[in-house]
Amino acid sequence: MSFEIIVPATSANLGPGFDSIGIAVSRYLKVKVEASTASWQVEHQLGKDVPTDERNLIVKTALQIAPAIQPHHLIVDSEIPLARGLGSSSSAIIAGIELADHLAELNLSQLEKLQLATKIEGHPDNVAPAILGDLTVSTYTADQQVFSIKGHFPEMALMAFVPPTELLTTASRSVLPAKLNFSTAVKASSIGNTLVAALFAGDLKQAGQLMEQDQFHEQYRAHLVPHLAKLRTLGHQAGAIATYLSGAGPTTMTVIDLKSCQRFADLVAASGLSGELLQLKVERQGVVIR
Ligand SMILES: Nc1ncnc2c1ncn2[C@@H]1O[C@H](COP(=O)(O)OP(=O)(O)OP(=O)(O)O)[C@@H](O)[C@H]1O
Ligand SMILES: N[C@@H](CCO)C(=O)O
Repeated sequence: MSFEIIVPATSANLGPGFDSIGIAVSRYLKVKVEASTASWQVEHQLGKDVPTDERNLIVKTALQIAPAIQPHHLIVDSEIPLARGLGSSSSAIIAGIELADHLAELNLSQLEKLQLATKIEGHPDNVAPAILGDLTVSTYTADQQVFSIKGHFPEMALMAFVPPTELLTTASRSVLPAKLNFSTAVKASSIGNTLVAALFAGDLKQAGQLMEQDQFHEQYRAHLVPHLAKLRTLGHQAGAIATYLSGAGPTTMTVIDLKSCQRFADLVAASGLSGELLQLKVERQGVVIR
């Protein structure tokens, strides 16, 4: 009996919410699970570097959780660009967990799925909104407990600027400092804490100002994503509330009123920056099986 798994893309960090805050957005990974086969067959248009057999991240994840499941023919349709900071690998991991859960009839709870996904990914800021939907604020404690709170992100347009070049999460994390001094850590976390409070209070103005005051990662990654500063300036010119580095990049995300999207798009087009501008919105629900 075939079924389909639909997982939203996600945008993580929102500036100072590094490895903690994330939102689900309106692009999707869809996995149609067709007939059982002698060996795993993964049909996709993601390019030659993404495997079509049991090495594919979706299947690898499923077999990690339920090694005895029968191989199937999977038809993957993804509109989430790879290695661009929109949670493509997280979406694949979650699709794998759902595949294992369904085929092995594990009846995993949402928290069990979140624990499994976070353990595989290493941080909850993409997998939590992909599972729960909307805005999530999460932490992954030293004893590998995941805590995640779902909130309502304000009704705004999200303009994702997607450069043509990949930036692997591993490469983007390799330039981050191993430690921060105490006073910097206190300042950086207070900005993140206040951002969360502003988001939950619906105070868009202060939330936007705080999204642009990250002290954990953006400054260290600036040389990898030189377009971030330019897009932030263009966002201000168009009346956006904030522009931040989406996940590990290179995509940037501009939070803006729907009525100002065209103005922003015109400024980006005139800037000569090369990349695709996607107009997205928050996806209020997480992964769906149908
Ligand atoms: N839909 C997918 N199906 C199978 N494998 C995937 C998929 N998306 C990502 N991957 C695997 O994850 C690798 C990229 O992981 P990485 O975290 O660097 O990028 P990403 O997850 O696409 O970007 P980000 O997490 O920053 O949004 C790809 O090279 C591929 O092996
Ligand atoms: N918080 C992670 C997100 C990765 O998608 C990072 O910035 O490296």
